Amino acid sequence: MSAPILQAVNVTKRYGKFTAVNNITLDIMPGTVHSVIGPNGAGKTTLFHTLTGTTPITEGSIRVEGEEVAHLPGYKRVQKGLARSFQVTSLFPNLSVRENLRLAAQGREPLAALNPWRRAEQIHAACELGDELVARLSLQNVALRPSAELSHGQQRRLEVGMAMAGQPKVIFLDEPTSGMGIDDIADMKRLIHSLREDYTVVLIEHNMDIVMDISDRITVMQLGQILAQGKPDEIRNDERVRRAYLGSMITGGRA
Ligand SMILES: Nc1ncnc2c1ncn2[C@@H]1O[C@H](COP(=O)(O)OP(=O)(O)OP(=O)(O)O)[C@@H](O)[C@H]1O
Repeated sequence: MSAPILQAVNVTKRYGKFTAVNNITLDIMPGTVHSVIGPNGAGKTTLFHTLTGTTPITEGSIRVEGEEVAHLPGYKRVQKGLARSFQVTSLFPNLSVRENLRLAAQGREPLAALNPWRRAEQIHAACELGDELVARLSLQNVALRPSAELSHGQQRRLEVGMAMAGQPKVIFLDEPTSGMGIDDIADMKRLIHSLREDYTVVLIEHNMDIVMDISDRITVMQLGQILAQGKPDEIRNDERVRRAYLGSMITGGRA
């Protein structure tokens, strides 16, 4: 069995006297979609912030491939292979889809960009990767359009592509389908499911159909703690989880 790519060990995050994340221990395995679910205020986003380095932890340890990163700020964790998909606001609205992706791919090696001898080669590689991603995101029809002109669903796929362009090991997605219509949700679901061929995905998602269909493993949080962990079927049939969600949300009428 392979080793975890990302580990949280006894991670606690306090805001003053309030404990938002309470002694969480979690293994994220490579090549999986690992979802974090739980009622509002359970601590999911705070856990994401602590893993990606947006927020320092109060106690505990965070390891990427066994290496301690808890003391590193967010940008240094990006260099270790952790990438967060940012919101629509992080897109360059006047640049085309293709240019957005090429720029994100170039940002992968900022120092190499300063080396005049490497520049042409590097730009060529970034262009190739950008074009590959346009196809993978199913954005060929709008590749030359400014990103501001895309639909909401297309923009959200492009955000995921911007994270992919950095060729990270782990991609964090925080509610990637929020505000989407049914067709866009289906496209995003396919995209996330396909990501695990090349990356590891950590996903916060409120849409239980998506979570149950594409997750390899699910962590359920409640009141800052882990309530249950397991495969989708195990979570769906877990009595504690049913109670936490008042029965209906997890089962989605299927059980
Ligand atoms: N900067 C902060 N200062 C104080 N309390 C905070 C801060 N950030 C989050 N919290 C509190 O921590 C708790 C967990 O919040 P968090 O946003 O992590 O939950 P969540 O599970 O992501 O919820 P949702 O599904 O509604 O987004 C909440 O009670 C929230 O009010």
